[in-house]
Amino acid sequence: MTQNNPLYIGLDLSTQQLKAAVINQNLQTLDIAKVEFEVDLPKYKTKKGVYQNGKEIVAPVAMWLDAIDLVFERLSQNKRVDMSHIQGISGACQQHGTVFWNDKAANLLNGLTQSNAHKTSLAEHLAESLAWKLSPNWQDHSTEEECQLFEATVGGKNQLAQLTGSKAHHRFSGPQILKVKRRMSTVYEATKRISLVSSFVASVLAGKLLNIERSDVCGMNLWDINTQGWNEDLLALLDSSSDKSDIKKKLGPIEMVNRPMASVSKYFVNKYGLNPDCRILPFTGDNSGTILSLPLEANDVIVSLGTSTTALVVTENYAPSSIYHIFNHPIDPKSYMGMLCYCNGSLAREMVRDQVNQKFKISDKSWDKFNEISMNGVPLGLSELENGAIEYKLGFYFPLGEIIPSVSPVTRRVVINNKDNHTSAVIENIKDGKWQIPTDDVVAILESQALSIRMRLRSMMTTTNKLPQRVYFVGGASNNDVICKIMARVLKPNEGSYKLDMADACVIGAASKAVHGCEIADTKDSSKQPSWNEFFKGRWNTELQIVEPWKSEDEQTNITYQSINWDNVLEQFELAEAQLK
Ligand SMILES: Nc1ncnc2c1ncn2[C@@H]1O[C@H](COP(=O)(O)OP(=O)(O)O)[C@@H](O)[C@H]1O
Ligand SMILES: O=C(CO)[C@@H](O)[C@H](O)COP(=O)(O)O
Repeated sequence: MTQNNPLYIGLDLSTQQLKAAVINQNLQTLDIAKVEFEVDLPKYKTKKGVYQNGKEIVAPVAMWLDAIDLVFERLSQNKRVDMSHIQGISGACQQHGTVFWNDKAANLLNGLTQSNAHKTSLAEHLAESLAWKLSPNWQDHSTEEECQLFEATVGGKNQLAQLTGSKAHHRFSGPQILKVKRRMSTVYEATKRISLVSSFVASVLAGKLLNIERSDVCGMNLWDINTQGWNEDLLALLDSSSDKSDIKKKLGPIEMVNRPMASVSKYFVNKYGLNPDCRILPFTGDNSGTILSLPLEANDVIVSLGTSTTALVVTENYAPSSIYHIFNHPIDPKSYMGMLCYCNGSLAREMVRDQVNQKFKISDKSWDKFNEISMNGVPLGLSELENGAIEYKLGFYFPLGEIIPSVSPVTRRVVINNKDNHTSAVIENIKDGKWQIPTDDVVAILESQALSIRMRLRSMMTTTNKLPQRVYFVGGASNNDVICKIMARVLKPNEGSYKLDMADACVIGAASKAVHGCEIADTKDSSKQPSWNEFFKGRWNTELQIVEPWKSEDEQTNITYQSINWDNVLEQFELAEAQLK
């Protein structure tokens, strides 16, 4: 397809919302539309996009279908772009979640390619296509038994990490699928095909079942990254037959190249004015999409402050460990994505914000008071006692069970009393008086989230001081300069922390993936096809596209931060964290 003004869509279906961005070939954003599940689709009665029942956390699949309709309706009603110029669509979706299709799914999806399909909604049309109306969410913690089976099968967590890039995690698709097989056998028996959230959205757009993609498959604990194939021993947990044909059919083949997989279905052509030649490219995970939003160098770190907090690096070195994740890079076959993922990110910060607002009788959800307290707060709540000892505060705020460290819901406040900065500190649980709740929690939550990242990033950095070269903040909470600033002071105390001058990195990464995939397909001479790094040349201007708004630091705070013995603080942080259950 040739177009004078080719445009591309990126979609980001994350925990709390679906976003769509339209960009041009130069990666300039022309329009963004959003659907917030709790607000825009109240009939599903989700809280922050999910249903929670103890350790089980799920989302309704029909809500996502309604969100897809609504986001396209909003884009087409905005009239900021000509929808018929859209040449390619890719996406990046919350990771690990699975959609269980039944034997009617292929036909019902195919029905979307009929010219009259648009007369109904996606949710109505596909209502009978699901073996289970819910999808496990990445915040779920209910698969402890299944995780143990996964690790035992290959000889332990380190072995599983060596093979699949991660130790067993509650949220990973393999343990979640095994849970469905063991505890919901009727659903499993009715399941013909299993999509990840990413391949589910791609399939709906194409009107046919599309494959899981090379990076998102690494969030399943089933894919052997060394051989780039399914691990037969792990598949055997799901299918005891000698050829594992049932589970292999359910999972389908894996899409290893970023190239068009199908054309958009007639449903979107007739209803929203898309061009029938518009191509659907492989959809990836939201973190994998985020690393596609800018050119990254070794030791650059993206800190994504979405519902989850993640720290992301790109490396050519496959050095798996049970303390972090390694995924295939979504485009570059020579690279990998390293990741830390925290469950208690934005929602834990919102909890502290709400407690602060309640104390100060502020009825709305404003961040103003939280920000004011952060700005006036003393780093680490440091104070010098009369006997020369130094006291400082560390807090752990996990209203949901945490991934790193793997603990049940807990809030813990500790004061470190550190004579002469010596490591033999006394760690006390907080008693009344030393800790002002909730005001002292404000700096403590931001610093402790950043300390945990700094501590764990060390094993992924190759710089001599084990600090990142640059830190880029992205995701919802990166709109808040104060949050970025406090976290930046811990992660990169001198300089070199930035935020992207773009609304939503993940959705832009997804849209950029669409541009790249279409260009590769349209460049017949393979020697002229741009590698992922070459792709950014001429389309990315660091001076313009990243900003460092927190540079003008108050001098006194700066001095305090730089004089902190961080190794000592990290040591105490690690000790305090190890005491969490
Ligand atoms: N100005 C702000 N200050 C602090 N947090 C914010 C601000 N704006 C958005 N957020 C946080 O961003 C989160 C949503 O992040 P986002 O990346 O959009 O979500 P998702 O993970 O669903 O993609 C919200 O839960 C909210 O707490
Ligand atoms: O579980 C992970 C990554 O392993 C999460 O990062 C999810 O992918 C959800 O992301 P957001 O909704 O926070 O973007």
